[in-house]
Amino acid sequence: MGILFTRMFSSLFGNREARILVLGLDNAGKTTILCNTPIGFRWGKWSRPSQVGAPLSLMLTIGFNVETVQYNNVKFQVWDLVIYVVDSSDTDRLVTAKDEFHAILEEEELKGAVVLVFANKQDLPGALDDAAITEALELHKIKSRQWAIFKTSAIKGEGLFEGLDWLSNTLKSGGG
Ligand SMILES: Nc1nc2c(ncn2[C@@H]2O[C@H](COP(=O)(O)OP(=O)(O)OP(=O)(O)O)[C@@H](O)[C@H]2O)c(=O)[nH]1
Ligand SMILES: [Mg+2]
Repeated sequence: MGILFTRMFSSLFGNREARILVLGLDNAGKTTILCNTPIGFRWGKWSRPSQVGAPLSLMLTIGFNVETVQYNNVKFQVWDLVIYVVDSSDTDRLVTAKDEFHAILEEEELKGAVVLVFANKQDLPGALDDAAITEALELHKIKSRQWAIFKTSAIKGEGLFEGLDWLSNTLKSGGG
């Protein structure tokens, strides 16, 4: 994730800002991903409005250019994008990850959001691949919303750019 990455990223998104919510169970790799991408972000807490105190350590949000971020909190009416991070090696909690994921998508303020799933921790032995995570999360049940899944290793910085590139193209083509 050097300067080249940042430049490529900036040219993809221009100066556009998007409201991104990065969610996932605790330990999924959210912080690591955000630290390894040139997305300017602010930390915040987000609970599903309809179920405050859900078992998620969710977070965050952002603009693509940190300089332009003016928000003092993360309470928005709507979100453009949701990045859902899954620890692909944490097979014991995939059902929980799936249940939370689908509950999140029911939220009114995420209704129009494009969804990007990161099947993270691909470097760990026993990590399930993107096809297996797609099945475990029942991604094919998603209706009338654009989504994609990418294999990532946040620690190695792998797969993150590909996912963000997809997001960029999706936004440009009018999704979200
Ligand atoms: N092997 C491996 N470890 C990872 C990867 N991504 C994150 N980790 C590790 O997993 C642990 C949790 O990562 P975080 O980024 O803190 O996870 P988080 O989703 O922010 O967790 P919470 O803040 O508790 O919700 C840390 O020890 C990371 O170093 C990855 O791709 N591969
Ligand atoms: Mg974190």
